[in-house]
Amino acid sequence: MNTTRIAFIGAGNMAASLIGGLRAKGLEAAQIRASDPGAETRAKVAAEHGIQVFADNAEAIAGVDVIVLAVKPQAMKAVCEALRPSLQPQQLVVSIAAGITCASMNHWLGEQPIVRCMPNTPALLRQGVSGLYATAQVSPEQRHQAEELLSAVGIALWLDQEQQLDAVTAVSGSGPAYFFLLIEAMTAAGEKLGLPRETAAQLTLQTALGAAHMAVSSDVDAAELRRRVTSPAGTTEAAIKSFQANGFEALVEKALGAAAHRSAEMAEQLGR
Ligand SMILES: NC(=O)C1=CN([C@@H]2O[C@H](COP(=O)(O)OP(=O)(O)OC[C@H]3O[C@@H](n4cnc5c(N)ncnc54)[C@H](O)[C@@H]3O)[C@@H](O)[C@H]2O)C=CC1
Ligand SMILES: O=C(O)[C@@H]1CCC=N1
Repeated sequence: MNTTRIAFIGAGNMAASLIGGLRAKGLEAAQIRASDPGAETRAKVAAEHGIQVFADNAEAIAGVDVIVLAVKPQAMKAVCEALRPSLQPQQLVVSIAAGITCASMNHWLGEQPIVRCMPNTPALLRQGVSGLYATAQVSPEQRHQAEELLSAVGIALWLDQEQQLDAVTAVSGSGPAYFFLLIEAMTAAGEKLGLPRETAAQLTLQTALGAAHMAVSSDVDAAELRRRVTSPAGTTEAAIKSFQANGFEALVEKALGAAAHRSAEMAEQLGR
Protein backbone atom coordinates (compact mmCIF):
# COMPACT_ATOMS: atom_id res chain seq x y z
CA MET A 1 0.00 0.00 0.00
CA ASN A 2 3.00 2.26 0.58
CA THR A 3 3.45 2.99 -3.10
CA THR A 4 0.05 1.93 -4.46
CA ARG A 5 -1.59 4.52 -6.70
CA ILE A 6 -5.37 4.60 -6.59
CA ALA A 7 -7.98 6.32 -8.79
CA PHE A 8 -11.59 6.75 -7.65
CA ILE A 9 -14.22 6.87 -10.37
CA GLY A 10 -17.03 8.79 -8.70
CA ALA A 11 -16.13 11.05 -5.78
CA GLY A 12 -19.41 10.95 -3.80
CA ASN A 13 -20.04 9.90 -0.21
CA MET A 14 -18.51 6.45 -0.19
CA ALA A 15 -15.46 7.48 -2.24
CA ALA A 16 -14.83 10.46 0.04
CA SER A 17 -14.99 8.15 3.09
CA LEU A 18 -12.46 5.78 1.55
CA ILE A 19 -10.18 8.64 0.52
CA GLY A 20 -10.34 10.09 4.05
CA GLY A 21 -9.52 6.66 5.52
CA LEU A 22 -6.55 6.16 3.21
CA ARG A 23 -5.16 9.64 3.95
CA ALA A 24 -5.53 9.00 7.70
CA LYS A 25 -3.67 5.72 7.24
CA GLY A 26 -0.72 7.61 5.78
CA LEU A 27 -1.24 7.42 2.02
CA GLU A 28 0.19 10.50 0.32
CA ALA A 29 -2.25 12.77 -1.50
CA ALA A 30 -0.14 12.24 -4.64
CA GLN A 31 -1.01 8.51 -4.56
CA ILE A 32 -4.75 9.22 -4.84
CA ARG A 33 -6.82 10.68 -7.69
CA ALA A 34 -10.53 11.01 -8.25
CA SER A 35 -12.81 11.77 -11.17
CA ASP A 36 -16.40 12.97 -11.09
CA PRO A 37 -18.60 14.90 -13.54
CA GLY A 38 -19.72 17.24 -10.74
CA ALA A 39 -17.51 20.35 -10.53
CA GLU A 40 -18.60 20.98 -6.93
CA THR A 41 -17.91 17.39 -5.93
CA ARG A 42 -14.45 17.60 -7.49
CA ALA A 43 -13.70 20.90 -5.75
CA LYS A 44 -14.85 19.51 -2.38
CA VAL A 45 -12.79 16.34 -2.50
CA ALA A 46 -9.73 18.23 -3.78
CA ALA A 47 -10.02 20.82 -1.00
CA GLU A 48 -10.63 18.25 1.75
CA HIS A 49 -7.94 15.77 0.80
CA GLY A 50 -5.47 17.67 -1.37
CA ILE A 51 -5.76 15.10 -4.17
CA GLN A 52 -5.74 15.62 -7.93
CA VAL A 53 -9.21 15.54 -9.51
CA PHE A 54 -10.41 14.95 -13.05
CA ALA A 55 -13.56 15.42 -15.08
CA ASP A 56 -12.40 12.66 -17.42
CA ASN A 57 -12.37 9.08 -16.05
CA ALA A 58 -9.84 7.79 -18.60
CA GLU A 59 -7.38 10.52 -17.64
CA ALA A 60 -7.76 9.68 -13.94
CA ILE A 61 -6.82 6.01 -14.32
CA ALA A 62 -3.61 6.55 -16.33
CA GLY A 63 -0.72 4.90 -14.47
CA VAL A 64 -2.64 3.83 -11.35
CA ASP A 65 -2.51 0.34 -9.78
CA VAL A 66 -6.06 0.27 -8.41
CA ILE A 67 -9.27 1.71 -9.90
CA VAL A 68 -12.15 2.06 -7.45
CA LEU A 69 -15.58 2.19 -9.09
CA ALA A 70 -17.72 4.27 -6.71
CA VAL A 71 -20.59 5.34 -8.96
CA LYS A 72 -24.26 4.35 -8.57
CA PRO A 73 -25.12 0.85 -9.84
CA GLN A 74 -27.21 2.34 -12.68
CA ALA A 75 -24.10 4.16 -14.00
CA MET A 76 -21.78 1.13 -13.89
CA LYS A 77 -22.35 -0.23 -17.40
CA ALA A 78 -21.66 3.07 -19.16
CA VAL A 79 -18.69 3.88 -16.91
CA CYS A 80 -17.08 0.45 -17.41
CA GLU A 81 -17.61 0.37 -21.17
CA ALA A 82 -16.10 3.84 -21.53
CA LEU A 83 -13.06 2.86 -19.40
CA ARG A 84 -12.33 -0.36 -21.31
CA PRO A 85 -10.03 1.06 -24.03
CA SER A 86 -7.91 2.88 -21.43
CA LEU A 87 -7.34 -0.07 -19.04
CA GLN A 88 -3.99 -1.78 -18.55
CA PRO A 89 -4.25 -5.57 -17.99
CA GLN A 90 -2.58 -5.47 -14.55
CA GLN A 91 -4.83 -2.72 -13.14
CA LEU A 92 -7.04 -3.98 -10.30
CA VAL A 93 -10.67 -2.87 -10.45
CA VAL A 94 -12.42 -2.60 -7.08
CA SER A 95 -16.18 -2.08 -7.23
CA ILE A 96 -18.36 -0.96 -4.33
CA ALA A 97 -21.57 -0.84 -6.40
CA ALA A 98 -24.48 -2.78 -4.94
CA GLY A 99 -25.83 -5.63 -7.07
CA ILE A 100 -23.35 -5.49 -9.96
CA THR A 101 -21.71 -8.88 -10.52
CA CYS A 102 -18.11 -9.59 -11.47
CA ALA A 103 -19.42 -11.37 -14.60
CA SER A 104 -21.19 -8.17 -15.71
CA MET A 105 -18.10 -6.09 -15.00
CA ASN A 106 -15.85 -8.55 -16.87
CA HIS A 107 -18.30 -8.39 -19.75
CA TRP A 108 -18.09 -4.58 -19.84
CA LEU A 109 -14.39 -4.17 -18.94
CA GLY A 110 -12.76 -7.28 -20.41
CA GLU A 111 -10.83 -9.87 -18.37
CA GLN A 112 -9.67 -7.40 -15.72
CA PRO A 113 -8.86 -8.56 -12.15
CA ILE A 114 -11.87 -7.52 -10.06
CA VAL A 115 -12.60 -7.27 -6.35
CA ARG A 116 -16.27 -6.68 -5.62
CA CYS A 117 -17.04 -5.18 -2.20
CA MET A 118 -19.97 -4.11 -0.10
CA PRO A 119 -19.00 -1.46 2.46
CA ASN A 120 -21.45 0.56 4.59
CA THR A 121 -21.90 4.21 5.56
CA PRO A 122 -20.26 4.07 9.02
CA ALA A 123 -17.13 4.05 6.83
CA LEU A 124 -17.56 7.84 7.10
CA LEU A 125 -16.42 7.49 10.74
CA ARG A 126 -14.00 4.65 9.99
CA GLN A 127 -16.41 2.35 11.78
CA GLY A 128 -17.54 0.48 8.69
CA VAL A 129 -17.58 -3.18 7.78
CA SER A 130 -17.17 -4.60 4.29
CA GLY A 131 -17.51 -7.95 2.56
CA LEU A 132 -15.01 -8.59 -0.27
CA TYR A 133 -14.95 -11.11 -3.10
CA ALA A 134 -12.06 -11.55 -5.57
CA THR A 135 -12.15 -13.13 -9.02
CA ALA A 136 -9.56 -15.74 -10.02
CA GLN A 137 -7.51 -13.15 -11.95
CA VAL A 138 -6.74 -11.21 -8.74
CA SER A 139 -3.16 -11.77 -7.50
CA PRO A 140 -2.29 -12.19 -3.79
CA GLU A 141 -0.72 -8.71 -3.85
CA GLN A 142 -3.90 -7.23 -5.32
CA ARG A 143 -6.01 -9.00 -2.66
CA HIS A 144 -3.79 -7.33 -0.11
CA GLN A 145 -4.25 -3.94 -1.80
CA ALA A 146 -8.05 -4.30 -1.78
CA GLU A 147 -8.06 -5.38 1.84
CA GLU A 148 -5.87 -2.42 2.84
CA LEU A 149 -8.23 -0.07 0.98
CA LEU A 150 -11.39 -1.28 2.72
CA SER A 151 -9.75 -1.77 6.11
CA ALA A 152 -8.83 1.94 6.06
CA VAL A 153 -12.50 2.60 6.92
CA GLY A 154 -13.32 -0.36 9.16
CA ILE A 155 -13.27 -4.15 9.16
CA ALA A 156 -12.80 -6.07 5.88
CA LEU A 157 -14.04 -9.67 5.60
CA TRP A 158 -13.31 -11.96 2.63
CA LEU A 159 -16.05 -14.14 1.16
CA ASP A 160 -15.46 -17.27 -0.88
CA GLN A 161 -18.69 -17.07 -2.90
CA GLU A 162 -19.78 -13.97 -4.79
CA GLN A 163 -23.46 -14.71 -4.06
CA GLN A 164 -22.77 -14.13 -0.35
CA LEU A 165 -22.48 -10.42 -1.20
CA ASP A 166 -26.29 -10.31 -1.52
CA ALA A 167 -26.47 -11.39 2.12
CA VAL A 168 -23.72 -8.95 3.14
CA THR A 169 -25.69 -6.17 1.45
CA ALA A 170 -28.81 -7.23 3.38
CA VAL A 171 -27.04 -7.46 6.75
CA SER A 172 -24.44 -4.69 6.84
CA GLY A 173 -24.69 -2.68 3.59
CA SER A 174 -28.27 -1.66 4.26
CA GLY A 175 -28.00 -2.48 7.99
CA PRO A 176 -27.30 1.03 9.33
CA ALA A 177 -30.74 2.06 8.05
CA TYR A 178 -32.45 -0.66 10.16
CA PHE A 179 -30.79 0.63 13.31
CA PHE A 180 -31.76 4.20 12.37
CA LEU A 181 -35.35 3.00 11.92
CA LEU A 182 -35.29 1.45 15.41
CA ILE A 183 -33.85 4.69 16.80
CA GLU A 184 -36.66 6.65 15.13
CA ALA A 185 -39.33 4.25 16.44
CA MET A 186 -37.97 4.14 20.02
CA THR A 187 -37.70 7.93 20.13
CA ALA A 188 -41.28 8.31 18.92
CA ALA A 189 -42.52 5.68 21.42
CA GLY A 190 -40.66 7.41 24.28
CA GLU A 191 -42.32 10.68 23.33
CA LYS A 192 -45.72 8.98 23.29
CA LEU A 193 -45.01 7.68 26.79
CA GLY A 194 -44.65 11.27 27.99
CA LEU A 195 -40.98 12.22 27.53
CA PRO A 196 -39.87 15.45 25.84
CA ARG A 197 -38.71 14.55 22.31
CA GLU A 198 -35.12 15.62 22.95
CA THR A 199 -34.93 13.52 26.12
CA ALA A 200 -36.40 10.49 24.33
CA ALA A 201 -33.85 10.94 21.53
CA GLN A 202 -30.88 11.20 23.91
CA LEU A 203 -32.01 8.18 25.93
CA THR A 204 -32.43 6.15 22.74
CA LEU A 205 -29.12 7.17 21.17
CA GLN A 206 -27.00 6.59 24.25
CA THR A 207 -28.73 3.24 24.79
CA ALA A 208 -27.94 2.20 21.20
CA LEU A 209 -24.32 3.27 21.61
CA GLY A 210 -23.94 1.58 25.01
CA ALA A 211 -25.58 -1.64 23.83
CA ALA A 212 -23.40 -1.79 20.69
CA HIS A 213 -20.25 -1.21 22.75
CA MET A 214 -21.30 -3.95 25.19
CA ALA A 215 -22.09 -6.40 22.39
CA VAL A 216 -18.74 -5.73 20.70
CA SER A 217 -16.58 -5.91 23.81
CA SER A 218 -18.35 -8.65 25.80
CA ASP A 219 -17.14 -12.23 25.91
CA VAL A 220 -20.73 -13.50 25.87
CA ASP A 221 -23.16 -13.34 22.94
CA ALA A 222 -26.07 -10.95 22.39
CA ALA A 223 -28.63 -13.50 23.59
CA GLU A 224 -26.84 -13.79 26.96
CA LEU A 225 -26.49 -10.00 27.26
CA ARG A 226 -30.23 -9.73 26.63
CA ARG A 227 -30.96 -12.34 29.30
CA ARG A 228 -28.90 -10.32 31.77
CA VAL A 229 -31.14 -7.25 31.25
CA THR A 230 -34.31 -9.32 31.44
CA SER A 231 -35.43 -9.77 35.06
CA PRO A 232 -38.03 -12.50 35.56
CA ALA A 233 -41.53 -11.03 35.33
CA GLY A 234 -39.98 -7.58 34.85
CA THR A 235 -40.31 -4.75 32.34
CA THR A 236 -37.84 -6.05 29.71
CA GLU A 237 -39.58 -9.40 29.66
CA ALA A 238 -42.87 -7.59 28.99
CA ALA A 239 -41.34 -5.76 26.04
CA ILE A 240 -39.50 -8.78 24.58
CA LYS A 241 -42.64 -10.93 24.87
CA SER A 242 -44.58 -8.23 23.03
CA PHE A 243 -41.92 -8.03 20.27
CA GLN A 244 -41.90 -11.81 19.87
CA ALA A 245 -45.67 -12.23 20.00
CA ASN A 246 -45.78 -9.82 17.06
CA GLY A 247 -43.26 -11.83 15.05
CA PHE A 248 -40.13 -9.72 15.52
CA GLU A 249 -37.58 -12.34 14.36
CA ALA A 250 -39.71 -13.33 11.36
CA LEU A 251 -40.09 -9.66 10.46
CA VAL A 252 -36.32 -9.15 10.50
CA GLU A 253 -35.73 -12.32 8.48
CA LYS A 254 -38.28 -11.21 5.91
CA ALA A 255 -36.81 -7.69 5.64
CA LEU A 256 -33.26 -8.95 5.14
CA GLY A 257 -34.58 -11.47 2.64
CA ALA A 258 -36.17 -8.62 0.69
CA ALA A 259 -32.85 -6.71 0.63
CA ALA A 260 -30.88 -9.79 -0.51
CA HIS A 261 -33.52 -10.51 -3.14
CA ARG A 262 -33.31 -6.92 -4.39
CA SER A 263 -29.52 -7.17 -4.61
CA ALA A 264 -29.81 -10.28 -6.81
CA GLU A 265 -32.62 -8.68 -8.81
CA MET A 266 -30.48 -5.57 -9.47
CA ALA A 267 -27.77 -7.88 -10.81
CA GLU A 268 -30.34 -9.30 -13.25
CA GLN A 269 -31.74 -5.92 -14.26
CA LEU A 270 -28.51 -3.93 -14.49
CA GLY A 271 -26.16 -6.69 -15.70
CA ARG A 272 -25.37 -7.25 -19.38
N1 LIG B 1 -24.64 4.68 0.42
C1 LIG B 1 -24.48 3.48 0.95
O1 LIG B 1 -24.96 3.14 2.05
C2 LIG B 1 -23.68 2.47 0.22
C3 LIG B 1 -23.40 2.63 -1.12
N2 LIG B 1 -22.71 1.69 -1.79
C4 LIG B 1 -22.44 1.83 -3.20
O2 LIG B 1 -21.51 2.88 -3.38
C5 LIG B 1 -21.70 3.46 -4.64
C6 LIG B 1 -21.65 4.99 -4.51
O3 LIG B 1 -22.63 5.39 -3.59
P1 LIG B 1 -22.59 6.81 -2.89
O4 LIG B 1 -21.19 7.25 -2.64
O5 LIG B 1 -23.54 6.71 -1.76
O6 LIG B 1 -23.23 7.70 -4.07
P2 LIG B 1 -22.98 9.24 -4.45
O7 LIG B 1 -24.13 9.62 -5.29
O8 LIG B 1 -22.65 10.04 -3.24
O9 LIG B 1 -21.66 9.17 -5.36
C7 LIG B 1 -21.65 8.77 -6.69
C8 LIG B 1 -20.80 9.76 -7.47
O10 LIG B 1 -20.61 9.27 -8.79
C9 LIG B 1 -20.55 10.39 -9.64
N3 LIG B 1 -20.75 9.96 -11.03
C10 LIG B 1 -21.92 9.83 -11.70
N4 LIG B 1 -21.67 9.46 -12.97
C11 LIG B 1 -20.32 9.35 -13.09
C12 LIG B 1 -19.47 9.00 -14.16
N5 LIG B 1 -19.93 8.69 -15.36
N6 LIG B 1 -18.14 8.99 -13.93
C13 LIG B 1 -17.63 9.31 -12.72
N7 LIG B 1 -18.41 9.64 -11.67
C14 LIG B 1 -19.74 9.66 -11.85
C15 LIG B 1 -21.63 11.31 -9.12
O11 LIG B 1 -21.45 12.64 -9.59
C16 LIG B 1 -21.46 11.15 -7.61
O12 LIG B 1 -20.61 12.15 -7.08
C17 LIG B 1 -23.05 2.96 -5.19
O13 LIG B 1 -22.80 2.06 -6.23
C18 LIG B 1 -23.66 2.22 -4.02
O14 LIG B 1 -24.36 1.05 -4.42
C19 LIG B 1 -22.16 0.61 -1.16
C20 LIG B 1 -22.37 0.43 0.16
C21 LIG B 1 -23.16 1.31 0.96
O1 LIG C 1 -29.66 0.90 -0.70
C1 LIG C 1 -28.77 0.54 -1.48
O2 LIG C 1 -29.08 0.00 -2.57
C2 LIG C 1 -27.32 0.76 -1.13
C3 LIG C 1 -26.56 -0.52 -1.02
C4 LIG C 1 -26.35 -0.74 0.44
C5 LIG C 1 -26.72 0.51 1.04
N1 LIG C 1 -27.20 1.34 0.17
